Amino acid sequence: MSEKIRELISEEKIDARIREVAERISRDYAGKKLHMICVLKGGVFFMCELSKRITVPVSLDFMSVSSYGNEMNSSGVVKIIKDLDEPLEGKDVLIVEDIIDSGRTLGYLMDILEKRHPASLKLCTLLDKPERRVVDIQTQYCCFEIPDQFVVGYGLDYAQKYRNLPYIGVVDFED
Ligand SMILES: O=P(O)(O)OC[C@H]1O[C@H](OP(=O)(O)OP(=O)(O)O)[C@H](O)[C@@H]1O
Ligand code: HPA
Ligand SMILES: [Mg+2]
Repeated sequence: MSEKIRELISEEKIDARIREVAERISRDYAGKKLHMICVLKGGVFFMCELSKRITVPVSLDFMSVSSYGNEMNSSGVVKIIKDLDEPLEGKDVLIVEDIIDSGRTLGYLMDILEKRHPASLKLCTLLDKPERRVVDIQTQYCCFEIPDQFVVGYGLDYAQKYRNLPYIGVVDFED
């Protein structure tokens, strides 16, 4: 089986929307410092573009978790592959994700991170697929809601491919 990628959200639309969300975040955190946590690997492109457009002082940290492996459905078991370098205590923390699908990854992550006593803990996602939700997740900042389709690009992969596409595309499978 081979696959074709069909554009769903263009690079220009993503760029414009990230600017809007970054402006909102900059207003909401005015007078504060923001500690941004990127959920690797998928969140890395979004983290870079978003953080460049935020105007309050920012620090960055990275955490790597995996639940999908090379599959199209979450295994339900979330594994920490790399933990944060810095403690969260007293910090205003913003988690940056590429997509919320079942919600299992963030459900697990938010539980762990809340126990580290940040001053505040919020979530910013590039994409949200609400139809697929299994675990309830409160999102403060979301760029795009999408239908129940498997997407790639802008950090998102299918079997580790297509992360570097500058747009979001839907995977169509062909024989
Ligand atoms: O809401 P969920 O159903 O849990 O799915 C969302 C998560 O799945 C993907 O990560 P993945 O585990 O594939 O690792 P990756 O970011 O390294 O691709 C994606 O980047 C999210 O982190
Ligand atoms: O639609 C998706 N695409 C890529 N990775 C994902 N992880 C959860 N949902 C997706
Ligand atoms: Mg991920």
